[in-house]
Amino acid sequence: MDFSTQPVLQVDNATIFQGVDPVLSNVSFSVEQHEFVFLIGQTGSGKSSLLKTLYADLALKSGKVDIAGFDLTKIKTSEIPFLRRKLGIIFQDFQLFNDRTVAENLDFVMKATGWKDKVKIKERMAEVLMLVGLNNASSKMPHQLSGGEQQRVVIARALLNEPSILLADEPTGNLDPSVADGIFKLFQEINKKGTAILMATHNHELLRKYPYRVLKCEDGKLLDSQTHDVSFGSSY
Ligand SMILES: Nc1ncnc2c1ncn2[C@@H]1O[C@H](COP(=O)(O)OP(=O)(O)OP(=O)(O)O)[C@@H](O)[C@H]1O
Repeated sequence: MDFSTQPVLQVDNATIFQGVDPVLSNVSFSVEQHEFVFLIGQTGSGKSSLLKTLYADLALKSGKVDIAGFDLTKIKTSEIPFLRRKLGIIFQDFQLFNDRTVAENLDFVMKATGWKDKVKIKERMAEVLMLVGLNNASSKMPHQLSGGEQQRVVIARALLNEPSILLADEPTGNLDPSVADGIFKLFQEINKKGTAILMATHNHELLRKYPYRVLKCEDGKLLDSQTHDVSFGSSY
């Protein structure tokens, strides 16, 4: 079997819950390895809840999800760290340790995810910082970096373990438009190198400018621009 043709994410008839309340029902879609997909919808429509279910922060109680080779209906709590190693997870808030340098922030994640060889750690760190355009930032503290640079460090951190898919929840939400544009372009470069991207956004400008596939949370359902006429001209 050729695994490269398998979707990196396959959701079949899932219900997304917050506690006992269903937020989205009958959710079915898949994402291929090469795809860039926007996730949109009005505030409170379920974007974050869907992403949280995909990285097993919210339990999958109904339906089926296969992501990065993990079946979320069967995943054990002890396996969740291994799942997250195969996902890059990026939020609006940068969530760096502010009392540690960039290198120490990356080193923390690498040690926590099983990296031991000091030379390899150093090499991979340099690689991901180069990828995000921050070659000289390793000894800096987060507060010595701009918001856009901090988000680049977060992206570098998410790339450390070569994830098959990046899940990004409003990654440009806290940034000036021009800085946000640079971050978005970085996501595009990462995607072109073969990492799938599912990005929740409220940014109308991005949707107008880049005609990627759109998934839209609306009235408790998930609409897919591949199969539905998804409007994003008005409020979402
Ligand atoms: N921790 C929580 N506990 C209970 N209900 C929650 C929790 N977080 C979100 N909800 C509810 O789940 C629903 C979906 O919220 P969610 O955060 O997924 O929406 P969203 O589309 O990501 O919104 P936004 O664009 O504002 O980030 C909302 O009704 C919200 O009130």
